[in-house]
Amino acid sequence: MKNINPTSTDAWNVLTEHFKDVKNLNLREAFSQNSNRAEELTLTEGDFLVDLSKNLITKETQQKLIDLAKECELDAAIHSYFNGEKINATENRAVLHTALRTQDTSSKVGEKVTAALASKEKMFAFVDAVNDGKITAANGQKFDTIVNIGIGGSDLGPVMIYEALQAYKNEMTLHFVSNVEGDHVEEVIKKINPETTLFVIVSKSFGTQETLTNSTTIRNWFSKKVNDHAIAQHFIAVSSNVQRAVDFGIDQENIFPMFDWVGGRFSLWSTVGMSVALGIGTQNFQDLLEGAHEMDEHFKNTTFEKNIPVQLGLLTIWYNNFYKAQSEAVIPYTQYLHRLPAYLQQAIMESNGKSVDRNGNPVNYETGNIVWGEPGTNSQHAFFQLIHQGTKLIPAHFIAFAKAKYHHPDHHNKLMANFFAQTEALMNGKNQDEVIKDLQSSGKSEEEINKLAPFKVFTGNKPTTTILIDELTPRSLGKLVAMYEHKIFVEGVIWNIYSYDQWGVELGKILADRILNDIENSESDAHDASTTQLLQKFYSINN
Ligand SMILES: O=P(O)(O)OC[C@H]1O[C@H](O)[C@H](O)[C@@H](O)[C@@H]1O
Repeated sequence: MKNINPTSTDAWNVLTEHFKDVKNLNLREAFSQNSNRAEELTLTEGDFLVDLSKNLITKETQQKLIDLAKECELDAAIHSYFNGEKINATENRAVLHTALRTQDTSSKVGEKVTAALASKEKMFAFVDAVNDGKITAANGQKFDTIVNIGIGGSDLGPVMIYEALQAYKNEMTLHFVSNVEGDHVEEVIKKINPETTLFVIVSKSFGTQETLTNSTTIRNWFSKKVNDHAIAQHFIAVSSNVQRAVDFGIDQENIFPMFDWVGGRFSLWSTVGMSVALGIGTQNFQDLLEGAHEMDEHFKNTTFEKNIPVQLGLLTIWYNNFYKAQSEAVIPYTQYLHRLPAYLQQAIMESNGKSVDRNGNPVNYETGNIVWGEPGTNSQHAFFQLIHQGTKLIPAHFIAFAKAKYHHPDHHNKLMANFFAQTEALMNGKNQDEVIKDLQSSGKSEEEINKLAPFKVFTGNKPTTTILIDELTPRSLGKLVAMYEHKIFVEGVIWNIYSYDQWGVELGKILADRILNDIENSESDAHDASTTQLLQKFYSINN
C-alpha cells in the first residue's frame, strides 16, 4: 500500500473548504429542502438498511469524501487486503480474516483458504463429536459445560457472539474467564462441575500472562477435584504456538492451530470460535461465517457510493478530522448485543489508535476515534443526557433488528418506538418556541417559563446513523461484525497508519512484569513517589 498523507491530497483541501459551508448545515432544514434526502443517503444490502441521512453531510460531502478515498488509493488497498499482501508490514504479515469465511480456493489466497477450511473441518468434527456425546468427559459422561480461558481477541469476540446468539444456543453452558483475577476464576469454578466441563484455552501466542495464570490455576484445581489423568481429555487449546501449548501439557491431538495471518482481534471466525461453536452448534457457526462473507463480497465489489463499510469509514473521517469529534457511540437496541461496544473497542481502538504514519513519521492529523456505548433503551436512562444536551459532538450508530426473536409485540413496539424516537429527537431537538408552548400548556406562569425554558431547549442537529436489520440471526450478526471490520480498514487506509499491529499494548505488559518482581520481594523503592506510596499501602493491607 502506498504512503499517502491524506492532508496533502487535493480532496482534503477541497473538503476543508467544503466544511466551512457544511458546518452550518441544519438537518431539519436539509430534510425540508430536499424530499429525496432520506432515499439519496440510504444504503441497502439484502437485509441491511443503513440510513446516513441524519448525518451532517450533503450528497456533495459524500462525493468529496469518495474523492479522498480515491486519492488515498483505497481501491488498490482493498485489493491488497483481500489478496493477502503483507499489509501488516510492521509484523510482516498478511491480514486475512476474510479467508476464514470463504469457500473459494481458486483465488490468490487459495492456499490459505484451503488451510482454513481444513482447520475448520477439524474444529467442526470435534464440536459435533462433543455435542453428540461421542467425545466424552473422562468419566464417560457427556460434557455439559465449556470454560473459555482467554483475553483480548481470544475472549471479546467469542463472548460477544455467544451473548448475541443466546436464542440459538444448545444445551451447553458456557463460561468465560479472562481477567488475571483470582476472584474472577473463583466465581466461575464455583459454578461448574469439573467432571463434565471442557476447558478451552485460547491464546494465539500462548504467552499471555492472564491466560497462562488462569489456565494453571484451573488445571491445578481440576487435578485436585478430579485427577491428573483426566487433564488430557478435559483441556484443549487454540493457538498458533503449538509447541508452547504442548509444553503446557495439552495433548497434541487437542491443539487447534490458528494462523499468523489472522490478527487476534479479528480471529473469532477461526478456531478461536471453538467455544462459540460448541455452544451454538456448527451449522449456526457456519451461518455466521457466511454472513461475514456476504459483507466481504459487498465491500469488495460495490462502488464506493453504495458501499456500506466505505461510507461508514468516510463518515468517521469526516467527523474525526473536520468536525474534530473525539468519539462515536454505538447503541444497539437489543440486549443480545450488549457486548458489541466492548468488542468494538478492542477492534477499533487497538487497530487505529496510532500516531505514526506508514513512513514512521508522527501524523499531523487526528486518527483513531474513541468508541463507546451500551444497549438502548438502558443507555437512554444513563448517558443520553450528554448526547442530547452536552457540549460535545457525538455521532452515534443506532442498530436495531426489525423482528424480535420472541413474540412480545408490546415490548418490541416500545423498544422500536424508542429507537426511532431518539434519532428523530437528536436531529430535531426542541427550540425555544416549542419549549415555551409546552410549558404554557402545562399551566406554568410566565416567570416559571422564563426560568425553566433555557434548560429545556435541545439544540438538536446531533448526527446519527441508523442501521436497521431484518432480524438477528447468526448470518446477519456475521455480516454486521464484518461491516465494522472493513470500516476499520477503510479508516486505517485514509489515515495512512498500520491498523493491524498493537505495539502500544506491549509496554504495559513489560512494566507489569517488572512491578510483579518488586511485589514478590515487597520492594517499592525503585519507583516514583506516587507508585512507591501505592505499593506501600498495598503491602500494609496484605502483609
Ligand atoms: O491470544 P493471545 O496471544 O493470548 O493475545 C490476547 C491479546 O493480547 C494482547 O492484549 C493483544 O494486544 C491483543 O490483540 C490480543 O488479543
